[in-house]
Amino acid sequence: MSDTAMPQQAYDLAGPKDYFALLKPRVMSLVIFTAFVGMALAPGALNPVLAAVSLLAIAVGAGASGALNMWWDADIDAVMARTVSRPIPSGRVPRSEAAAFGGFLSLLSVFLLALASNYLAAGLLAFTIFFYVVIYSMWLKRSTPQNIVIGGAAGALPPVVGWAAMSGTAPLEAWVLFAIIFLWTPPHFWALALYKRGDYERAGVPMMPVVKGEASTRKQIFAYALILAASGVAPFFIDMAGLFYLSVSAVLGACFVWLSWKVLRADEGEQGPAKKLFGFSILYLFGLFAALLVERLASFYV
Ligand code: HEM
Ligand SMILES: CC(C)=CCC/C(C)=C/CC/C(C)=C/COP(=O)(O)OP(=O)(O)O
Repeated sequence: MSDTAMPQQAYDLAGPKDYFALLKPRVMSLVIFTAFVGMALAPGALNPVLAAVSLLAIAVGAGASGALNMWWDADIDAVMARTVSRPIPSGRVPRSEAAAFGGFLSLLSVFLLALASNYLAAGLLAFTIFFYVVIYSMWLKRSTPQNIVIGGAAGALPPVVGWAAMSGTAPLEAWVLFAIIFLWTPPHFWALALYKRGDYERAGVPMMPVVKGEASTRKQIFAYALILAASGVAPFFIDMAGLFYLSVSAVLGACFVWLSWKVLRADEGEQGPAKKLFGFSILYLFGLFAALLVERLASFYV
């Protein structure tokens, strides 16, 4: 998208809060938490200061990718009610500055991670940023209703990055965490897309409910919920987690399937069940990763 496509603005009101908003702090806080859990579960002992710097680098990289996404998607954000007051469409930050800010922080985060941990982690971080910005934002988002299924790989990689930062490896266990987030992303996002469908229609973004309709989206949400609930308990069966995790993940998985069932059974246009599922999806992912973390911390004391 070119700068000329955006309305001319008087860019004199930008403050630190606007640059912070470019980092998508609310979404990225959970992303950073999953990376932290990946670090906590990995074997190996990285110096605590280097571990803290590594987590900071991942956080900066995640935020930077959000800024680059907002730079590229400024035209879409300007027509969606949910995003119209973001720093670029509201005219507080020029697009070129958001690009420079996101680009600079991306490079900084990858170099910082290479210095603090290892090249595998830095390479994975660079790939994650590339995947979200180039593969998802610049390509898939505007071209296919499978955009967030494939693009979801970017959001699923942070625990693998964290694991690699701590241990220099990316074994099966790290990829199980990846798989859980990967399978979680479609029901997480499509629940929201069901009640924000008008936004995406106006913006011409081919999200699933826009292209295939509500009924098909609801069925797909339910199918993903079943596979997600099954994969959510997988860490127990590969000896990565214990009975506490098994209980938490089984309960959370059952709730996820129940709420997705309500979405499936909802009437055309009924938004309540989808709103509940979207809210719960965040609690689900947080709860699952928190349970893994609690078990890991408890293992130091028991
Ligand atoms: C391609 C993948 C994803 C897509 C398309 C997506 C999409 C969205 C959208 C559109 C929102 C609403 C944001 C807003 O209100 O402005 C949202 C909220 C949220 N997402 Fe995702 N998401 C994805 C992956 C993730 C991942 C991987 C995580 C964390 C691990 C995550 C965590 C959250 C959280 C915590 C919120 C709530 C933010 C708030 O309360 O403002 N999302 N997501
Ligand atoms: C370490 C690292 C680089 C992490 C990145 C993780 C990542 C890719 C998270 C994606 C989450 C997200 C904000 C998706 C929004 O999709 P959207 O851009 O279509 O949503 P929008 O309409 O709110 O902009």
